[in-house]
Amino acid sequence: MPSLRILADENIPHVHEAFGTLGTVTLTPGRAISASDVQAADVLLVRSVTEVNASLIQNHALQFVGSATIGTDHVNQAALSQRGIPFAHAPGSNADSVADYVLTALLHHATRTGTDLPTRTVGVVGCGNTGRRVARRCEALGCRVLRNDPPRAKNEPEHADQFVSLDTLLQKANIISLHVPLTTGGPHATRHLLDTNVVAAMQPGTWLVNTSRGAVVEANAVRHGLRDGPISALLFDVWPGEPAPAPDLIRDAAVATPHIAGYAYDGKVRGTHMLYQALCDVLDRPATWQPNEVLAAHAPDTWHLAPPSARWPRTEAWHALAQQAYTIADDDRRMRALASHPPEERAKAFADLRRTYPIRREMNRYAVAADSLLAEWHQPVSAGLTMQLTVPGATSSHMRST
Ligand SMILES: NC(=O)c1ccc[n+]([C@@H]2O[C@H](COP(=O)([O-])OP(=O)(O)OC[C@H]3O[C@@H](n4cnc5c(N)ncnc54)[C@H](O)[C@@H]3O)[C@@H](O)[C@H]2O)c1
Ligand SMILES: O=C(O)[C@H](O)[C@H](O)COP(=O)(O)O
Repeated sequence: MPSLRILADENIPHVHEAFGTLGTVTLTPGRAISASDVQAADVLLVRSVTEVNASLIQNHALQFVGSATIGTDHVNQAALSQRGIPFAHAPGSNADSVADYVLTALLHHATRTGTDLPTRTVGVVGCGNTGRRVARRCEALGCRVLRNDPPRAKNEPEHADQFVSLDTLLQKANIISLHVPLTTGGPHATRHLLDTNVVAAMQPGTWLVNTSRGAVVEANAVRHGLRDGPISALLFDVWPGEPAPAPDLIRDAAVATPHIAGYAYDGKVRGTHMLYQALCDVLDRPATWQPNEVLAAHAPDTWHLAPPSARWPRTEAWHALAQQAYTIADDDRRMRALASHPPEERAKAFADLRRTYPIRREMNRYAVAADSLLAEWHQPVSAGLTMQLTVPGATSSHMRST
């Protein structure tokens, strides 16, 4: 079999190790991939910043397109199927990473504002791979959770009573977390789902969390909702106008990060592996590359975190624990610096923050030494933050305090 010419976004981790046995891998910045680059490729591997449309894929040799992402709004799948080009993406790959992010962002903001998180009602809009994890974790921490997902409510009548309408969610929730795909057509289109009317129907003091796509919210609606309306905090990882988000939104957000909610190393590597397996299936070749080695190289399987004092209020204690695994304040600080840049520099700085993102591990990689923990911590820590508890006395010599 002739060697494949594989063109890949330079930000797909371990692409050489995974795909090198299948062909010659060329790396390139995702935003710069052009039709003439694709002309010289048999396989195209992208991330969310490459618009895969009919003009990009004019090349008749193209045998496979893969996106190492959950979202697919950057890919014209109809154009690919018209041309008979197989497409794969990575559903669920970084869903745990996003759920870790949302819980950490909520605990961070709750701690800063002196809010006891379990007193809040969380409305989860979109309950697929990511939203359902966020919902379960918030429930485990003691929050009341309302789920909204009209496509699932319709397609899964046996579960319809688990879901509420968007109107009901808006009437009852005081935290809203968005987990929908960006779609522009059909009965459940999500582009500008949060427009002026929806924002006006929110409860006073609502925290709005967006880790889905920037265009799911209408920028002016949330801007006015924050200044003169019911929104009291924006916790934004994705932004209208990426890669150059508006400086006022960055400054006014309570948590601001550069589209990295899904960037835990485990999730990114899982994305590479899922594309590799999909290409091997298309080529009918055995999949020989396993990510275990690269995952092990970057950290011991489980890190042990010191528990904070059990006398602390619960939200602060959970926050102290969560931020030992993921210090969201560091991402927030780096992102905030972008607000003073002119648009072109801001876009470059945004891309650079993403390209050089430090290694972060999913929370399920961490264990909490239980020696001094109260029993009541067990459920929230293990189910809410997905950290394991270790047996008393068994781990104290491995304790790692960060
Ligand atoms: N910030 C990040 O780093 C990051 C990481 C991963 C995913 N994402 C984004 O999050 C999105 C969701 O991810 P996922 O893994 O949960 O996807 P998913 O496909 O598993 O779930 C999406 C859910 O949204 C529901 N939905 C669709 N339209 C809706 C509507 N109008 N109202 C309510 N629900 C609706 C679907 O029925 C589905 O259950 C992705 O499409 C992607 O754009 C962002
Ligand atoms: O859809 C996804 O999986 C995420 O939004 C993904 O983490 C985006 O990262 P990017 O592809 O832009 O590097």
